[in-house]
Amino acid sequence: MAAQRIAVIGTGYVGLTTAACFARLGHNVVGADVDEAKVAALSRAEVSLHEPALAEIVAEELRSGRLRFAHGLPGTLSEVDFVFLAVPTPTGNDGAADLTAVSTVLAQLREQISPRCVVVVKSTVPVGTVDRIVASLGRTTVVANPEFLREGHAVEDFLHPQRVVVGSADKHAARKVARLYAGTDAPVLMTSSASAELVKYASNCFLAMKLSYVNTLAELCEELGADISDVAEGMRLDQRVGSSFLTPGPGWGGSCLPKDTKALLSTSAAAEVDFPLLDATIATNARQAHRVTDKIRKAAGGALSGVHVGLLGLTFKAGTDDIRDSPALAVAELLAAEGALLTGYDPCVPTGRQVGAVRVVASPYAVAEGASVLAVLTEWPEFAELDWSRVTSAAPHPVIVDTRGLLPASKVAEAGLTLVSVGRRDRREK
Ligand SMILES: NC(=O)C1=CN([C@@H]2O[C@H](COP(=O)(O)OP(=O)(O)OC[C@H]3O[C@@H](n4cnc5c(N)ncnc54)[C@H](O)[C@@H]3O)[C@@H](O)[C@H]2O)C=CC1
Ligand SMILES: O=C(O)[C@H]1O[C@H](OP(=O)(O)OP(=O)(O)OC[C@H]2O[C@@H](n3ccc(=O)[nH]c3=O)[C@H](O)[C@@H]2O)[C@H](O)[C@@H](O)[C@@H]1O
Repeated sequence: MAAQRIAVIGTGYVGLTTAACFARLGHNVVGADVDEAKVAALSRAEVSLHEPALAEIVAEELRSGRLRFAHGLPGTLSEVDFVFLAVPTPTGNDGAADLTAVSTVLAQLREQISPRCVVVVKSTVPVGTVDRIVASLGRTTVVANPEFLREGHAVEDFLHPQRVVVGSADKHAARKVARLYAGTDAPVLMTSSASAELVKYASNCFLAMKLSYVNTLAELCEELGADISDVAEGMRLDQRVGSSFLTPGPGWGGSCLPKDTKALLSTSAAAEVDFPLLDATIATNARQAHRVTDKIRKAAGGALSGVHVGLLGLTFKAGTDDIRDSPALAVAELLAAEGALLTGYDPCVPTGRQVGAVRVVASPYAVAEGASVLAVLTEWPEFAELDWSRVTSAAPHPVIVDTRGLLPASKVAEAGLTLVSVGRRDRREK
Protein backbone atom coordinates (compact mmCIF):
# COMPACT_ATOMS: atom_id res chain seq x y z
CA MET A 1 0.00 0.00 0.00
CA ALA A 2 1.29 3.48 -0.83
CA ALA A 3 2.10 5.67 2.17
CA GLN A 4 -1.05 7.16 3.63
CA ARG A 5 -1.47 10.41 5.55
CA ILE A 6 -2.68 9.66 9.07
CA ALA A 7 -3.59 11.84 12.04
CA VAL A 8 -3.73 10.19 15.47
CA ILE A 9 -5.57 12.22 18.09
CA GLY A 10 -4.32 11.48 21.62
CA THR A 11 -0.71 10.49 22.22
CA GLY A 12 -0.95 8.27 25.30
CA TYR A 13 -0.09 4.57 25.47
CA VAL A 14 -2.30 3.74 22.49
CA GLY A 15 -2.08 6.93 20.42
CA LEU A 16 1.68 7.34 20.62
CA THR A 17 2.26 3.67 19.84
CA THR A 18 -0.17 3.86 16.91
CA ALA A 19 1.44 7.03 15.53
CA ALA A 20 5.00 5.78 15.89
CA CYS A 21 4.29 2.29 14.53
CA PHE A 22 2.30 3.52 11.51
CA ALA A 23 5.25 5.79 10.71
CA ARG A 24 7.48 2.73 11.08
CA LEU A 25 5.23 0.90 8.59
CA GLY A 26 5.91 3.71 6.10
CA HIS A 27 2.97 6.07 6.53
CA ASN A 28 3.12 9.82 7.14
CA VAL A 29 1.75 10.47 10.59
CA VAL A 30 0.94 13.41 12.79
CA GLY A 31 0.23 12.71 16.46
CA ALA A 32 -1.92 15.37 18.12
CA ASP A 33 -2.67 16.04 21.76
CA VAL A 34 -4.24 18.70 23.98
CA ASP A 35 -1.29 18.44 26.34
CA GLU A 36 1.05 21.13 25.06
CA ALA A 37 3.99 20.11 27.24
CA LYS A 38 3.68 16.49 26.08
CA VAL A 39 3.63 17.56 22.43
CA ALA A 40 6.71 19.74 22.94
CA ALA A 41 8.55 16.86 24.64
CA LEU A 42 7.54 14.34 21.96
CA SER A 43 8.71 16.73 19.24
CA ARG A 44 12.13 16.60 20.95
CA ALA A 45 11.85 12.77 20.92
CA GLU A 46 11.37 12.70 24.70
CA VAL A 47 9.04 9.80 25.52
CA SER A 48 8.00 9.52 29.14
CA LEU A 49 6.18 6.18 28.84
CA HIS A 50 8.04 3.05 29.90
CA GLU A 51 7.53 1.08 26.68
CA PRO A 52 10.33 -0.97 25.14
CA ALA A 53 11.48 0.36 21.72
CA LEU A 54 8.92 3.19 21.65
CA ALA A 55 11.37 6.04 22.32
CA GLU A 56 13.76 4.70 19.70
CA ILE A 57 11.04 4.44 17.04
CA VAL A 58 9.76 7.94 17.84
CA ALA A 59 13.30 9.36 17.52
CA GLU A 60 13.99 7.51 14.27
CA GLU A 61 10.67 8.42 12.67
CA LEU A 62 10.98 12.09 13.69
CA ARG A 63 14.32 12.03 11.89
CA SER A 64 12.85 10.24 8.87
CA GLY A 65 10.23 13.01 8.60
CA ARG A 66 7.38 10.46 8.59
CA LEU A 67 6.31 11.42 12.14
CA ARG A 68 5.56 14.77 13.72
CA PHE A 69 3.48 16.07 16.59
CA ALA A 70 0.94 18.87 16.87
CA HIS A 71 -0.76 20.63 19.74
CA GLY A 72 -4.56 20.58 19.45
CA LEU A 73 -5.79 19.41 16.09
CA PRO A 74 -3.17 19.46 13.33
CA GLY A 75 -3.54 22.35 10.88
CA THR A 76 -3.21 19.86 8.02
CA LEU A 77 -6.28 17.84 9.02
CA SER A 78 -8.04 18.55 5.72
CA GLU A 79 -5.23 16.69 3.91
CA VAL A 80 -5.23 13.44 5.90
CA ASP A 81 -6.63 10.14 4.61
CA PHE A 82 -7.34 8.71 8.06
CA VAL A 83 -7.92 10.22 11.48
CA PHE A 84 -7.54 7.83 14.42
CA LEU A 85 -9.19 8.65 17.75
CA ALA A 86 -7.04 7.41 20.65
CA VAL A 87 -8.37 9.58 23.45
CA PRO A 88 -9.38 8.32 26.91
CA THR A 89 -12.76 6.73 27.62
CA PRO A 90 -12.71 6.56 31.42
CA THR A 91 -15.46 5.36 33.74
CA GLY A 92 -18.29 7.86 33.93
CA ASN A 93 -21.70 7.84 35.57
CA ASP A 94 -23.08 4.44 36.61
CA GLY A 95 -19.94 2.73 35.32
CA ALA A 96 -20.63 3.58 31.66
CA ALA A 97 -17.74 4.80 29.50
CA ASP A 98 -17.40 8.59 29.50
CA LEU A 99 -17.20 9.63 25.86
CA THR A 100 -16.56 13.34 26.48
CA ALA A 101 -13.10 13.35 24.88
CA VAL A 102 -14.36 11.42 21.83
CA SER A 103 -17.26 13.88 21.39
CA THR A 104 -15.01 16.91 21.86
CA VAL A 105 -12.61 15.74 19.18
CA LEU A 106 -15.41 14.85 16.75
CA ALA A 107 -17.05 18.26 17.22
CA GLN A 108 -13.73 19.93 16.44
CA LEU A 109 -12.75 17.87 13.42
CA ARG A 110 -16.10 17.51 11.62
CA GLU A 111 -15.71 20.74 9.66
CA GLN A 112 -12.06 20.14 8.88
CA ILE A 113 -11.70 16.63 7.48
CA SER A 114 -12.12 15.98 3.76
CA PRO A 115 -15.06 13.92 2.45
CA ARG A 116 -12.76 10.96 1.64
CA CYS A 117 -11.11 10.92 5.10
CA VAL A 118 -11.85 7.77 7.14
CA VAL A 119 -12.53 8.31 10.85
CA VAL A 120 -11.15 5.37 12.83
CA VAL A 121 -12.20 4.78 16.44
CA LYS A 122 -9.31 3.13 18.27
CA SER A 123 -10.42 4.21 21.73
CA THR A 124 -12.43 1.53 23.53
CA VAL A 125 -16.05 2.61 23.08
CA PRO A 126 -19.43 1.06 23.87
CA VAL A 127 -21.38 -0.80 21.23
CA GLY A 128 -23.33 1.65 19.10
CA THR A 129 -20.77 4.47 19.29
CA VAL A 130 -19.62 4.14 15.67
CA ASP A 131 -23.23 4.08 14.46
CA ARG A 132 -23.90 7.27 16.43
CA ILE A 133 -20.80 8.92 14.94
CA VAL A 134 -21.94 7.92 11.44
CA ALA A 135 -25.28 9.61 12.14
CA SER A 136 -23.80 12.73 13.73
CA LEU A 137 -21.11 13.29 11.09
CA GLY A 138 -23.47 12.41 8.24
CA ARG A 139 -20.86 10.19 6.60
CA THR A 140 -20.41 6.42 6.36
CA THR A 141 -16.62 6.38 6.47
CA VAL A 142 -16.32 5.63 10.18
CA VAL A 143 -14.60 2.42 11.28
CA ALA A 144 -14.24 0.69 14.65
CA ASN A 145 -10.68 -0.60 15.01
CA PRO A 146 -10.20 -1.55 18.67
CA GLU A 147 -6.71 -1.90 20.07
CA PHE A 148 -5.54 -4.95 22.01
CA LEU A 149 -1.99 -3.99 22.99
CA ARG A 150 -0.75 -4.62 26.51
CA GLU A 151 1.15 -1.96 28.38
CA GLY A 152 4.80 -2.86 28.61
CA HIS A 153 4.51 -4.68 25.24
CA ALA A 154 2.88 -1.89 23.26
CA VAL A 155 5.22 -1.78 20.26
CA GLU A 156 5.59 -5.55 20.00
CA ASP A 157 1.81 -6.02 20.21
CA PHE A 158 1.09 -3.27 17.67
CA LEU A 159 3.59 -4.53 15.11
CA HIS A 160 2.77 -8.20 15.67
CA PRO A 161 -0.88 -8.23 16.75
CA GLN A 162 -2.72 -11.52 17.22
CA ARG A 163 -5.57 -9.99 15.22
CA VAL A 164 -6.67 -6.77 13.59
CA VAL A 165 -10.39 -6.15 13.97
CA VAL A 166 -12.12 -3.65 11.71
CA GLY A 167 -15.84 -3.05 11.89
CA SER A 168 -17.98 -0.86 9.68
CA ALA A 169 -21.05 -0.93 7.48
CA ASP A 170 -18.80 0.78 4.90
CA LYS A 171 -16.76 -2.21 3.72
CA HIS A 172 -14.64 -0.10 1.41
CA ALA A 173 -13.55 2.13 4.32
CA ALA A 174 -12.98 -0.94 6.52
CA ARG A 175 -10.74 -2.56 3.88
CA LYS A 176 -8.73 0.66 3.60
CA VAL A 177 -8.13 0.63 7.35
CA ALA A 178 -7.16 -3.06 7.27
CA ARG A 179 -4.61 -2.33 4.52
CA LEU A 180 -2.81 0.17 6.78
CA TYR A 181 -1.61 -2.83 8.79
CA ALA A 182 0.15 -4.39 5.80
CA GLY A 183 3.56 -5.25 7.14
CA THR A 184 2.21 -6.69 10.36
CA ASP A 185 1.46 -10.38 9.98
CA ALA A 186 -1.94 -10.33 11.65
CA PRO A 187 -5.14 -12.05 10.62
CA VAL A 188 -7.80 -9.45 9.85
CA LEU A 189 -11.37 -9.85 11.07
CA MET A 190 -13.92 -7.69 9.25
CA THR A 191 -17.20 -7.29 11.12
CA SER A 192 -20.01 -4.88 11.75
CA SER A 193 -19.06 -1.92 13.93
CA ALA A 194 -21.14 -3.33 16.82
CA SER A 195 -19.29 -6.65 16.74
CA ALA A 196 -15.90 -4.96 16.56
CA GLU A 197 -16.77 -2.76 19.53
CA LEU A 198 -17.95 -5.79 21.47
CA VAL A 199 -14.88 -7.92 20.65
CA LYS A 200 -12.82 -5.43 22.66
CA TYR A 201 -15.00 -5.54 25.78
CA ALA A 202 -15.59 -9.28 25.44
CA SER A 203 -11.85 -9.94 25.40
CA ASN A 204 -10.92 -7.73 28.35
CA CYS A 205 -13.84 -8.98 30.42
CA PHE A 206 -12.98 -12.59 29.68
CA LEU A 207 -9.41 -11.99 30.89
CA ALA A 208 -10.77 -10.35 34.05
CA MET A 209 -13.13 -13.26 34.60
CA LYS A 210 -10.27 -15.75 34.27
CA LEU A 211 -8.31 -13.81 36.89
CA SER A 212 -11.18 -13.55 39.36
CA TYR A 213 -11.70 -17.28 38.91
CA VAL A 214 -8.07 -18.10 39.57
CA ASN A 215 -7.87 -15.71 42.54
CA THR A 216 -10.85 -17.47 44.11
CA LEU A 217 -9.34 -20.87 43.34
CA ALA A 218 -6.22 -19.68 45.16
CA GLU A 219 -8.34 -18.91 48.20
CA LEU A 220 -9.91 -22.35 47.97
CA CYS A 221 -6.47 -23.96 47.70
CA GLU A 222 -5.47 -22.36 51.00
CA GLU A 223 -8.50 -23.91 52.69
CA LEU A 224 -8.17 -27.33 51.08
CA GLY A 225 -4.42 -27.80 51.29
CA ALA A 226 -3.87 -27.70 47.52
CA ASP A 227 -1.27 -25.54 45.78
CA ILE A 228 -2.53 -23.00 43.22
CA SER A 229 0.69 -23.09 41.21
CA ASP A 230 0.25 -26.83 40.64
CA VAL A 231 -3.48 -26.48 40.02
CA ALA A 232 -2.89 -23.67 37.50
CA GLU A 233 -0.13 -25.68 35.83
CA GLY A 234 -2.50 -28.62 35.47
CA MET A 235 -5.07 -26.32 33.88
CA ARG A 236 -2.51 -24.68 31.56
CA LEU A 237 -1.66 -28.03 30.03
CA ASP A 238 -5.19 -28.16 28.65
CA GLN A 239 -5.08 -26.15 25.45
CA ARG A 240 -8.77 -25.40 25.71
CA VAL A 241 -8.14 -23.52 28.96
CA GLY A 242 -5.10 -21.71 27.59
CA SER A 243 -1.82 -21.01 29.31
CA SER A 244 -2.10 -17.35 30.31
CA PHE A 245 -3.95 -15.29 32.90
CA LEU A 246 -3.83 -18.07 35.46
CA THR A 247 -1.42 -16.51 37.94
CA PRO A 248 -3.09 -15.26 41.12
CA GLY A 249 -2.24 -11.86 42.47
CA PRO A 250 -3.50 -8.96 44.55
CA GLY A 251 -6.31 -8.40 42.03
CA TRP A 252 -6.42 -7.24 38.44
CA GLY A 253 -5.99 -3.56 37.76
CA GLY A 254 -4.68 -1.04 35.29
CA SER A 255 -6.34 1.60 33.20
CA CYS A 256 -8.51 -0.81 31.22
CA LEU A 257 -9.71 -4.07 32.80
CA PRO A 258 -11.47 -2.29 35.70
CA LYS A 259 -13.12 0.36 33.52
CA ASP A 260 -14.04 -2.02 30.70
CA THR A 261 -15.69 -4.58 33.01
CA LYS A 262 -17.79 -1.79 34.54
CA ALA A 263 -18.64 -0.41 31.10
CA LEU A 264 -19.79 -3.77 29.74
CA LEU A 265 -21.90 -4.33 32.83
CA SER A 266 -23.48 -0.92 32.25
CA THR A 267 -24.07 -1.77 28.58
CA SER A 268 -25.68 -5.09 29.58
CA ALA A 269 -27.94 -3.37 32.10
CA ALA A 270 -29.02 -0.85 29.48
CA ALA A 271 -29.78 -3.73 27.11
CA GLU A 272 -31.70 -5.44 29.96
CA VAL A 273 -29.43 -8.48 29.83
CA ASP A 274 -28.60 -9.89 33.23
CA PHE A 275 -24.85 -10.64 33.42
CA PRO A 276 -24.24 -12.14 36.90
CA LEU A 277 -20.93 -13.64 35.78
CA LEU A 278 -19.50 -10.20 35.05
CA ASP A 279 -20.99 -8.79 38.22
CA ALA A 280 -19.28 -11.55 40.23
CA THR A 281 -16.01 -10.99 38.35
CA ILE A 282 -15.94 -7.37 39.50
CA ALA A 283 -17.13 -8.11 43.05
CA THR A 284 -14.51 -10.86 43.43
CA ASN A 285 -11.80 -8.41 42.43
CA ALA A 286 -13.03 -5.77 44.87
CA ARG A 287 -12.67 -8.39 47.63
CA GLN A 288 -9.11 -9.24 46.64
CA ALA A 289 -7.42 -6.15 48.12
CA HIS A 290 -9.23 -6.87 51.40
CA ARG A 291 -8.03 -10.46 51.33
CA VAL A 292 -4.43 -9.32 50.86
CA THR A 293 -4.85 -6.78 53.67
CA ASP A 294 -6.15 -9.56 55.93
CA LYS A 295 -3.04 -11.60 55.19
CA ILE A 296 -0.74 -8.69 55.91
CA ARG A 297 -2.58 -7.89 59.15
CA LYS A 298 -2.27 -11.52 60.22
CA ALA A 299 1.43 -11.48 59.32
CA ALA A 300 1.81 -8.35 61.48
CA GLY A 301 0.37 -10.20 64.45
CA GLY A 302 -3.26 -9.09 64.26
CA ALA A 303 -3.21 -5.30 64.10
CA LEU A 304 -1.73 -2.77 61.70
CA SER A 305 -1.80 0.47 63.66
CA GLY A 306 1.74 1.87 63.83
CA VAL A 307 3.17 -1.20 62.07
CA HIS A 308 5.75 -0.54 59.35
CA VAL A 309 4.79 -2.42 56.18
CA GLY A 310 7.17 -2.34 53.22
CA LEU A 311 5.62 -2.68 49.78
CA LEU A 312 7.58 -4.25 46.93
CA GLY A 313 5.98 -3.02 43.71
CA LEU A 314 3.48 -0.21 43.15
CA THR A 315 2.62 -0.39 39.44
CA PHE A 316 -0.42 -2.41 38.36
CA LYS A 317 1.81 -5.09 36.85
CA ALA A 318 5.48 -5.57 36.05
CA GLY A 319 6.96 -4.01 32.91
CA THR A 320 5.05 -0.73 33.08
CA ASP A 321 5.33 2.59 34.90
CA ASP A 322 1.54 2.87 35.08
CA ILE A 323 0.03 3.12 38.55
CA ARG A 324 -3.52 3.88 37.37
CA ASP A 325 -5.95 1.61 39.22
CA SER A 326 -3.05 -0.38 40.62
CA PRO A 327 -4.09 -3.20 42.97
CA ALA A 328 -0.91 -2.46 44.93
CA LEU A 329 -2.23 1.00 45.71
CA ALA A 330 -5.67 -0.38 46.59
CA VAL A 331 -3.95 -2.58 49.19
CA ALA A 332 -1.85 0.39 50.37
CA GLU A 333 -4.98 2.46 50.90
CA LEU A 334 -6.58 -0.24 53.06
CA LEU A 335 -3.38 -0.70 55.07
CA ALA A 336 -3.08 3.06 55.63
CA ALA A 337 -6.72 3.24 56.73
CA GLU A 338 -5.80 0.83 59.54
CA GLY A 339 -2.83 2.97 60.57
CA ALA A 340 0.05 1.07 58.92
CA LEU A 341 3.17 3.09 58.12
CA LEU A 342 4.07 2.47 54.50
CA THR A 343 7.23 2.63 52.45
CA GLY A 344 7.41 1.29 48.93
CA TYR A 345 9.86 0.54 46.16
CA ASP A 346 9.16 0.12 42.49
CA PRO A 347 11.74 0.15 39.71
CA CYS A 348 9.47 2.40 37.64
CA VAL A 349 8.25 4.84 40.29
CA PRO A 350 10.64 7.71 41.08
CA THR A 351 12.28 7.69 44.51
CA GLY A 352 11.25 10.39 46.94
CA ARG A 353 7.75 10.57 45.56
CA GLN A 354 4.76 10.18 47.88
CA VAL A 355 2.13 7.95 46.26
CA GLY A 356 -0.96 8.20 48.44
CA ALA A 357 0.18 7.04 51.87
CA VAL A 358 3.32 5.37 50.49
CA ARG A 359 6.73 7.00 50.78
CA VAL A 360 8.74 5.77 47.81
CA VAL A 361 12.31 4.80 48.67
CA ALA A 362 15.34 3.92 46.58
CA SER A 363 15.68 0.15 46.86
CA PRO A 364 14.00 -3.01 48.13
CA TYR A 365 16.49 -3.01 50.99
CA ALA A 366 15.50 0.53 51.96
CA VAL A 367 11.89 -0.69 52.02
CA ALA A 368 12.91 -3.49 54.35
CA GLU A 369 14.56 -1.02 56.77
CA GLY A 370 12.67 -1.50 60.05
CA ALA A 371 9.69 -3.23 58.39
CA SER A 372 7.65 -5.83 60.25
CA VAL A 373 6.04 -7.11 57.07
CA LEU A 374 7.27 -6.98 53.47
CA ALA A 375 4.59 -7.50 50.83
CA VAL A 376 5.34 -8.31 47.19
CA LEU A 377 2.51 -6.65 45.24
CA THR A 378 3.94 -6.38 41.71
CA GLU A 379 5.72 -9.25 39.97
CA TRP A 380 8.96 -7.42 39.06
CA PRO A 381 11.49 -10.23 38.37
CA GLU A 382 14.16 -8.44 40.42
CA PHE A 383 12.22 -9.22 43.61
CA ALA A 384 12.84 -12.92 43.00
CA GLU A 385 16.59 -12.20 42.97
CA LEU A 386 16.78 -10.32 46.27
CA ASP A 387 19.67 -10.94 48.60
CA TRP A 388 17.66 -12.13 51.57
CA SER A 389 20.61 -11.81 53.95
CA ARG A 390 20.61 -8.06 53.16
CA VAL A 391 16.91 -8.01 53.94
CA THR A 392 17.53 -9.58 57.34
CA SER A 393 20.22 -6.98 58.09
CA ALA A 394 17.73 -4.21 57.29
CA ALA A 395 15.05 -5.69 59.54
CA PRO A 396 15.57 -8.70 61.80
CA HIS A 397 12.46 -10.77 61.20
CA PRO A 398 10.05 -9.30 58.69
CA VAL A 399 7.32 -11.66 57.57
CA ILE A 400 7.26 -11.83 53.79
CA VAL A 401 3.84 -11.85 52.11
CA ASP A 402 4.13 -12.85 48.46
CA THR A 403 0.86 -12.06 46.67
CA ARG A 404 2.27 -12.93 43.23
CA GLY A 405 3.79 -16.35 43.91
CA LEU A 406 7.09 -14.90 42.74
CA LEU A 407 9.64 -15.57 45.47
CA PRO A 408 11.87 -18.65 45.74
CA ALA A 409 10.54 -20.19 48.95
CA SER A 410 13.76 -22.09 49.69
CA LYS A 411 15.95 -18.97 49.58
CA VAL A 412 13.60 -17.02 51.82
CA ALA A 413 13.55 -19.93 54.27
CA GLU A 414 17.37 -20.22 54.18
CA ALA A 415 17.54 -16.63 55.40
CA GLY A 416 15.34 -17.67 58.33
CA LEU A 417 12.39 -15.62 57.18
CA THR A 418 8.73 -16.60 57.24
CA LEU A 419 7.05 -16.60 53.84
CA VAL A 420 3.29 -16.26 53.53
CA SER A 421 2.13 -17.19 50.04
CA VAL A 422 -1.12 -16.89 48.20
CA GLY A 423 -2.86 -20.06 47.12
CA ARG A 424 -1.17 -22.55 49.35
CA ARG A 425 -1.63 -23.38 52.98
CA ASP A 426 0.85 -21.63 55.19
CA ARG A 427 1.93 -23.30 58.43
CA ARG A 428 2.01 -20.01 60.27
CA GLU A 429 -1.56 -19.27 59.26
CA LYS A 430 -3.20 -22.55 60.20
N1 LIG B 1 -3.58 1.75 27.79
C1 LIG B 1 -3.78 0.63 27.13
O1 LIG B 1 -3.06 -0.34 27.28
C2 LIG B 1 -4.92 0.51 26.16
C3 LIG B 1 -5.92 1.48 26.06
N2 LIG B 1 -6.95 1.32 25.17
C4 LIG B 1 -7.97 2.36 25.01
O2 LIG B 1 -7.38 3.43 24.26
C5 LIG B 1 -7.89 4.69 24.69
C6 LIG B 1 -6.74 5.58 25.12
O3 LIG B 1 -6.10 4.97 26.23
P1 LIG B 1 -4.61 5.37 26.68
O4 LIG B 1 -3.74 5.53 25.48
O5 LIG B 1 -4.25 4.42 27.75
O6 LIG B 1 -4.88 6.81 27.31
P2 LIG B 1 -3.79 7.82 27.91
O7 LIG B 1 -4.44 8.44 29.08
O8 LIG B 1 -2.47 7.15 28.05
O9 LIG B 1 -3.65 8.90 26.74
C7 LIG B 1 -4.70 9.66 26.25
C8 LIG B 1 -4.12 10.93 25.60
O10 LIG B 1 -5.20 11.63 25.00
C9 LIG B 1 -5.01 13.02 25.24
N3 LIG B 1 -6.29 13.71 25.11
C10 LIG B 1 -7.32 13.76 25.99
N4 LIG B 1 -8.33 14.49 25.48
C11 LIG B 1 -7.93 14.90 24.26
C12 LIG B 1 -8.53 15.70 23.26
N5 LIG B 1 -9.75 16.20 23.41
N6 LIG B 1 -7.82 15.95 22.12
C13 LIG B 1 -6.56 15.45 21.96
N7 LIG B 1 -5.96 14.69 22.89
C14 LIG B 1 -6.63 14.42 24.01
C15 LIG B 1 -4.41 13.08 26.62
O11 LIG B 1 -3.73 14.32 26.83
C16 LIG B 1 -3.46 11.87 26.60
O12 LIG B 1 -2.18 12.23 26.13
C17 LIG B 1 -8.90 4.36 25.79
O13 LIG B 1 -10.18 4.24 25.24
C18 LIG B 1 -8.44 3.00 26.29
O14 LIG B 1 -9.48 2.25 26.86
C19 LIG B 1 -7.05 0.22 24.36
C20 LIG B 1 -6.09 -0.75 24.40
C21 LIG B 1 -4.95 -0.69 25.30
O1 LIG C 1 -7.61 -2.59 26.86
C1 LIG C 1 -6.51 -2.50 27.38
O2 LIG C 1 -6.07 -1.46 27.86
C2 LIG C 1 -5.60 -3.67 27.50
O3 LIG C 1 -5.90 -4.28 28.79
C3 LIG C 1 -5.10 -5.39 29.10
O4 LIG C 1 -3.72 -5.04 29.13
P1 LIG C 1 -3.03 -4.27 30.36
O5 LIG C 1 -4.00 -3.30 30.94
O6 LIG C 1 -1.73 -3.77 29.83
O7 LIG C 1 -2.77 -5.35 31.47
P2 LIG C 1 -2.73 -6.95 31.53
O8 LIG C 1 -1.42 -7.46 31.10
O9 LIG C 1 -3.93 -7.52 30.87
O10 LIG C 1 -2.87 -7.15 33.10
C4 LIG C 1 -4.06 -6.71 33.76
C5 LIG C 1 -4.01 -7.03 35.23
O11 LIG C 1 -4.12 -8.44 35.43
C6 LIG C 1 -3.07 -8.88 36.31
N1 LIG C 1 -2.72 -10.29 35.97
C7 LIG C 1 -2.46 -10.64 34.68
C8 LIG C 1 -2.15 -11.96 34.38
C9 LIG C 1 -2.11 -12.93 35.39
O12 LIG C 1 -1.86 -14.13 35.16
N2 LIG C 1 -2.36 -12.53 36.67
C10 LIG C 1 -2.67 -11.23 36.99
O13 LIG C 1 -2.91 -10.92 38.17
C11 LIG C 1 -1.95 -7.90 36.08
O14 LIG C 1 -1.05 -7.91 37.14
C12 LIG C 1 -2.72 -6.60 35.94
O15 LIG C 1 -3.04 -6.05 37.19
C13 LIG C 1 -5.26 -6.46 28.02
O16 LIG C 1 -4.41 -7.55 28.31
C14 LIG C 1 -4.91 -5.88 26.64
O17 LIG C 1 -5.13 -6.86 25.63
C15 LIG C 1 -5.81 -4.68 26.39
O18 LIG C 1 -5.52 -4.07 25.15
